[in-house]
Amino acid sequence: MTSYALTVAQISTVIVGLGFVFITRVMAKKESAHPPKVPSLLPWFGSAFDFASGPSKFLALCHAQFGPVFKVLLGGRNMIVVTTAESIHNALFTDYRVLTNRAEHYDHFHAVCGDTSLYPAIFDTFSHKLFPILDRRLSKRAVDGVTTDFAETVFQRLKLFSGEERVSLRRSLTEPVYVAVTAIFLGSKFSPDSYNDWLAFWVTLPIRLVRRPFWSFPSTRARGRLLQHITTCLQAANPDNDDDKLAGDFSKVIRENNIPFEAASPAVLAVMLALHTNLFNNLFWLFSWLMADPRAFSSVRSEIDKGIREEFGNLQTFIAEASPRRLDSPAFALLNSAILETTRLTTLQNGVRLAESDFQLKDGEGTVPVRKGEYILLYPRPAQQNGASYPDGHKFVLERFVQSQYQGDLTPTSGKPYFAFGAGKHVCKGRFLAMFEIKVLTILYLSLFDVTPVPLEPQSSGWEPPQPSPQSIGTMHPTQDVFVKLRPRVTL
Ligand code: HEM
Repeated sequence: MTSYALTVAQISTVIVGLGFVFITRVMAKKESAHPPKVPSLLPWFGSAFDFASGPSKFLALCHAQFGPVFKVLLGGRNMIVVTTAESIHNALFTDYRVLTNRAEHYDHFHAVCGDTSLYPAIFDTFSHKLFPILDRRLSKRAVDGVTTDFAETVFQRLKLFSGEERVSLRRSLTEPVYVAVTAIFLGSKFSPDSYNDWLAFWVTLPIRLVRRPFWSFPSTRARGRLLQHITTCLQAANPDNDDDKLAGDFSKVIRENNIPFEAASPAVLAVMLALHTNLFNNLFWLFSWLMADPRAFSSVRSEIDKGIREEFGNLQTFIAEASPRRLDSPAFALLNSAILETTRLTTLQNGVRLAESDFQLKDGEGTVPVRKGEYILLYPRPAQQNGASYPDGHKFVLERFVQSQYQGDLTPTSGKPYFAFGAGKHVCKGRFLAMFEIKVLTILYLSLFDVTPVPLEPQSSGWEPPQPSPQSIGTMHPTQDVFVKLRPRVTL
């Protein structure tokens, strides 16, 4: 009897035990099934090598295989990749104390200077004291106040390329803008000669960001000279001097917080990355796609010629009076659409957030469980090219963002999946400045020159833009430069 009772007890225990294992397994499976996890054999590294060798290709493959939300291990970080408009929007508007962008800024800082020991103090000063200055000075209302000499400087630099048989498209687009806009940030001591160092440093950025260990020695030396130059500019900047504009404000905050200028300069270089990187890539692709489509090219140029005539009278007045407010006009609606369309297509990934506590991220009817310590990678490319929102979503369609009634340069994107400038608390601080920079450069370039691409090899059919680099991160980088012939249209 006792042995019979024991057997029943033992069997019951085994059944309960098996039931428990079964339930916990099912629950664990349920938990890990959403979001699905990208398998990898390597502990800690996970898929880091695949990601580093081609971030966009890797994410596109995972998206096709695992769907709109998936989890991937990248060098010790558990990343939840979100791709739908709703999940990206909800992540961007989640309380910034729950989802912080601290890790992203850290990555940029690390890409600029490997030594991150001073990072926490610098991060707090930059994000709580310097970014609010950018918010204020570059807001839609105030940005006119920092751009007074911008068009004149761009014009003077562009003139230097006139009549050349074979000009680098990248240099002719970005050098004038680099000089004009960096002067706003670094003030009266800024030297235009720093462009070559900037370029040498900038081309290594994608591999620095994915922490590939070997980058070229010239780029490291260029970075050293840039940091030295930034330090000199900040030390000399005077908030009471009109020419020092933002540099004066920056310098004052850095002094007040007892940060040595040498220690602050890498963080300022990181802000310069935000200032130039996406802008330069967008300028390059805007011109490449316009040159590949002669109809689009001549429509934009006709609008520019007419806009200058009707809004400013002539090019000289445009150069003297162009301001963000005046260029946000229906007279340049097609150019505005071309810029928005370019930013829509060039966006790859735009932002990483770190979860400071467990929470549920809403996505459609369901939610994505996010644990403290996990990261969210925002990958809006699939949503920004989705045919349901954007017919022919992979193509450059010049008129896509022309509205029947013009309501302001960024409004045509509202209500559509469009995150090219981010959103929420960390929305791009330079978005109004960026729109103005691209407009001024394009208006002047197309007013001053007839532009003809010079093919590297004789081609039988029409001209094709280069391929985007597989290493691109953030926005599409080109694999190679393009060369153009610039014939003056007006007497310079
Ligand atoms: C076409 C040009 C540009 C594009 C496409 C672009 C895009 C973006 C995006 C997507 C973000 C948000 C990243 C995130 O959510 O983590 C961002 C942030 C930022 N952008 Fe831009 N940007 C451009 C130009 C500029 C310019 C001209 C400035 C000049 C100051 C600038 C300054 C910043 C800063 C400081 C942030 C960080 C904001 C924060 O963390 O709170 N950007 N940008």
